[in-house]
Amino acid sequence: MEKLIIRGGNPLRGEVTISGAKNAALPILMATILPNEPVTVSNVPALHDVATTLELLHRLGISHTANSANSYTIDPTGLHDHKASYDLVKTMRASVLVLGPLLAKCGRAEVSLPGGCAIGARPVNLHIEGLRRMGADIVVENGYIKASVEGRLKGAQLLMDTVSVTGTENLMMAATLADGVTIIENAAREPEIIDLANFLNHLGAEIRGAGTDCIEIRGVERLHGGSYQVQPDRIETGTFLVAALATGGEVKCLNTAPGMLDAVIKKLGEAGAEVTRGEDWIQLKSNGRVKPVNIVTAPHPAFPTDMQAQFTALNAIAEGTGWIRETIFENRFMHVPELRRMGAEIELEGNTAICRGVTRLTGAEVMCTDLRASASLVIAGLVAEGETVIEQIYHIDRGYESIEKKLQALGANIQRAQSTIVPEGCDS
Ligand SMILES: CC(=O)N[C@H]1[C@@H](OP(=O)(O)OP(=O)(O)OC[C@H]2O[C@@H](n3ccc(=O)[nH]c3=O)[C@H](O)[C@@H]2O)O[C@H](CO)[C@@H](O)[C@@H]1O
Ligand SMILES: C=C(OP(=O)(O)O)C(=O)O
Repeated sequence: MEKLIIRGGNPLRGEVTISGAKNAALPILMATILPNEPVTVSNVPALHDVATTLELLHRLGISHTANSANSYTIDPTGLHDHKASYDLVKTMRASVLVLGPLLAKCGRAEVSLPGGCAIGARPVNLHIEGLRRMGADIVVENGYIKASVEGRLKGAQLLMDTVSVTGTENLMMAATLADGVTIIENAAREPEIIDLANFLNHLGAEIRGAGTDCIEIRGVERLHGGSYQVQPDRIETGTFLVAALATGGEVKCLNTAPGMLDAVIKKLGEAGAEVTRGEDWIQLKSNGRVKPVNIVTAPHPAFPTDMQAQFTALNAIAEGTGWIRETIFENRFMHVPELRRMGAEIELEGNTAICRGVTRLTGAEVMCTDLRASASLVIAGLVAEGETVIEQIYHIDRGYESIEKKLQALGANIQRAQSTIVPEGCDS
């Protein structure tokens, strides 16, 4: 086990290169089950979740060659198994994304139920319902989703009760090889859906409307190989911008995509930041004390739940009172008690965190509970007086590539060290 040790107080200054997006890379890697030829995927972030995905594919018979730390050639021709077992699925919820591709390609899939996690129950009923409507026979028994279909899945009209990102992705991947046309209504509009659709279309799929709430997929009989570059990580970008503002610094994020961050950039402006942007970069300059912001999380293009914890840390040091309402996950305020240990004044009223900004946070020993909660603790540690020790950082390594190295290059005093604390096994 490892921990991060931060001595706060240094304003972040300089340039940081943004990695490929975790939430785009994972579905794209899962989608390599679908083609009949090898595929090269680049700009893949070096993350724990990526290693888990490659291991999961390997166990199905799908081999990979690393061309570099961020590029893989994946060969699906050896696919011989259809089971994703609990020991891997429990460590990464996105594992459920094997369900649609495996069923479409092999006619069978057996995937462990991911179970609940720190931020909420996170059911997968919409994934199952959609596949059933496409003709799959699905039972849930002994903790596994067991799905099969006679011949090909059938195109269907699918209306999602709730907007679900991985639900939309699973159904879109399954529909790619289905017989006929599938329409997904009330589809998620996140940029990662567009990246997955672009990837599949590059391999010969016929998907239209990704990025809108209605996606049409005309099933094809086979997909071929190709090369594809994963889009930049909008949440990593947003996290560095918040860290720059919180520390009173000036940071330019390179290799990113400003158009995916409109809601976040708007809130950074309200918090007093001066933000400028080009085609593939965003620069943030702080303008004195942070102003409090009010935020409601909601599906894209509204404010992303994956940036909620980072803005909670920002409100903690703002000049005045701000509130944040979390509408996507029922338990995504696990960072609040930890931030309070550092001197933050935050009250929870139902799904709303009301924060009275303080003039200083103080270093403390704190514990990561999930991925973005961890990011908020890093931001708080960068601001706090004295030393902050952040434990259970395997959560942060799921989603941030070389976080301490990138922060060190911006002037932060942050070190990774060995810890004696035993992990509390939960995925996010
Ligand atoms: C790997 C990945 O891309 N993860 C992202 C994805 O997670 P994920 O795809 O798991 O999140 P969803 O969009 O599915 O969840 C949205 C809401 O729908 C509910 N729901 C979802 C599916 C279902 O079958 N039934 C149901 O009720 C969930 O409990 C939640 O309340 O989108 C989330 C919301 O933007 C992000 O926080 C995650 O970072
Ligand atoms: C919640 C997240 O990821 P996951 O869905 O993989 O748990 C996240 O990226 O913030």
